[in-house]
Amino acid sequence: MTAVIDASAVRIDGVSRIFGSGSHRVHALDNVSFDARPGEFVCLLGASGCGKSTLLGILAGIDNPTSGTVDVGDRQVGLMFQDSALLPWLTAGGNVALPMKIRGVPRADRKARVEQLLALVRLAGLADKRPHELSGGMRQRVSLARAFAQEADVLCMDEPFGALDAMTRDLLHDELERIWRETGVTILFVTHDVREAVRLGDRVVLLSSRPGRVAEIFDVGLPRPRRIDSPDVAALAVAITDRLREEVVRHGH
Ligand SMILES: Nc1ncnc2c1ncn2[C@@H]1O[C@H](COP(=O)(O)OP(=O)(O)OP(=O)(O)O)[C@@H](O)[C@H]1O
Repeated sequence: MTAVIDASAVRIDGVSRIFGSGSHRVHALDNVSFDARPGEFVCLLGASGCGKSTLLGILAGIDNPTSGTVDVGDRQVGLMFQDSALLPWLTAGGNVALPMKIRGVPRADRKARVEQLLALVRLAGLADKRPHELSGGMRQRVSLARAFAQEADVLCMDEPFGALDAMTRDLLHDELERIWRETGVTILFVTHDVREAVRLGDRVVLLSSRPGRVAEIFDVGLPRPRRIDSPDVAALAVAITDRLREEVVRHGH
């Protein structure tokens, strides 16, 4: 693996992924290239099936590209999913501690860090609650704390707020933006919600469907903090939606 140059935390270069063969062959990604600077918030936007999850899997090292390269240097890559995926038999604190336990962090250090992380997502004092005792939004906050417990330099988030109501999602956007600024982590955030992408991203990478290709990269350039319902966010979201629609029409799905 070649080292990434300092200007990039993540470099994706000509990545293609083909699943299966013969009549079962699926061309999921085709020659996808873009990069993310250290501390950048990049949103990946595209219609269903454009290969967003495949790309995150490759970035996280769960899957390999058929061709092309992904270079994160010696950076740690963490993952967070749409479903909070908390282990129901563990407390909120136990779930947050899990990535640290796996890394071999001593018990006393884990406990202090869990408290810190739960405070970061505004769940201080709730470490002993079990997932079923928490609301959907609170579970997703625990999941967010667990994602940060991975101490990743690059965090890949796969539609993390997709299943939440608009109000909870709005609050979590604020939380995520605050934590992102405080930690300086590089974020790759998958969504199919155009406004969410514009609300959060420094840049929005628009992917076309089957095979997934980079259709266009938008610099958001709006001052932060942003509101999802602000006229600026709405105007850029309309322009990106028009572009996305062109892609969907062009490819027939
Ligand atoms: N392991 C696999 N074997 C075969 N085909 C796969 C596999 N994983 C993904 N695919 C196919 O690759 C394409 C891209 O899938 P992927 O899940 O990456 O898309 P996505 O953009 O994340 O979709 P969604 O927004 O619906 O979650 C789809 O056609 C999917 O069926």
